[in-house]
Amino acid sequence: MTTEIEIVRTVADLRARVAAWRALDETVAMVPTMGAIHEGHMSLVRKAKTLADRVVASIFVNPLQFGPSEDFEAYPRGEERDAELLAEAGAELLYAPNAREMYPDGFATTVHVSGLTEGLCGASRPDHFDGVATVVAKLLLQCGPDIAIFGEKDYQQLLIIKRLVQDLNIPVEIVGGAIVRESDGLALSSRNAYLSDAERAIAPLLRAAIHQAAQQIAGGGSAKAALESARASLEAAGFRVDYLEALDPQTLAPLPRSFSSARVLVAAFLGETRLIDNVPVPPPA
Ligand SMILES: Nc1ncnc2c1ncn2[C@@H]1O[C@H](COP(=O)(O)OP(=O)(O)OP(=O)(O)O)[C@@H](O)[C@H]1O
Ligand SMILES: CC(C)(CO)[C@@H](O)C(=O)[O-]
Ligand code: BAL
Repeated sequence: MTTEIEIVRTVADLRARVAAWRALDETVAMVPTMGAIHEGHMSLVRKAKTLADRVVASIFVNPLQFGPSEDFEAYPRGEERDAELLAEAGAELLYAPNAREMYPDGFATTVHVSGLTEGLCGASRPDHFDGVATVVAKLLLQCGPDIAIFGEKDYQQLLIIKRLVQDLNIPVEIVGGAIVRESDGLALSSRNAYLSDAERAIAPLLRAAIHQAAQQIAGGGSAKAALESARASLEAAGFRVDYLEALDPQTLAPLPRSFSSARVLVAAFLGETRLIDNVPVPPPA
């Protein structure tokens, strides 16, 4: 049985639907995505449904956040199936604007969050987070939700968006959603579809390596040694490591000599496919 979801494509229609809910005193949560919906996105919608009366999901493959040699054209698209999965998870409305609706002729504004955007994915994907911050600011202002949910899989993105709404006084609560993984530990990602069978067999090592590093750091081992060993095992398996770091989980600053919490974050290529993942360093037992 297919569940119904309404699709709107313009800011005016989106605002009209949200205003109708508001008139009934209903709360609204938003789950922005780029489509190719999987269980990770669906978990965010399910979480949104526990936090608000109505859930708006959006699908927009945002050209501004892709570099010139990245996979904007190849990025998987399939709205009909996506809409069914979002409805199944509990979303009532799908906002799927086209690029002209989002960026009409003459569009000239860029939102730049400094600091948090500089390292990790920001260092290897120049302009990526300007594209993310610009589109997320627009999506939140277009929809006006009470809550918006983003996955911890894109951990740096989540922190940047929290900073963005605080700095711009956008009246929305940003909530993180836990990473959903395959049974072998690989974080679900639309880009997993690019992996060959041989690469897919190696891919779970990404999470295994950072999990082991996090355990070693939690056990009092040196972060430097733990990361070196994780990097060596990833490279031996055929990954090309982009970054592999243990950082402060709020500021993404380097860890001081003594710290109470940390996050291990990694990006690595398998062939042409760039995978990211992260895990918390568990508190000492
Ligand atoms: N495995 C996952 N668990 C939880 N949230 C996820 C997961 N994968 C993606 N998300 C979240 O879903 C939202 C939309 O992400 P996006 O559409 O880019 O999906 P994706 O699968 O991460 O794709 P990509 O391959 O581009 O990273 C983001 O907030 C992202 O953090
Ligand atoms: C937040 C987002 C939908 C903005 O395009 C995208 O970066 C994503 O899917 O994580
Ligand atoms: N999930 C983040 C979107 C991107 O990689 O462009």
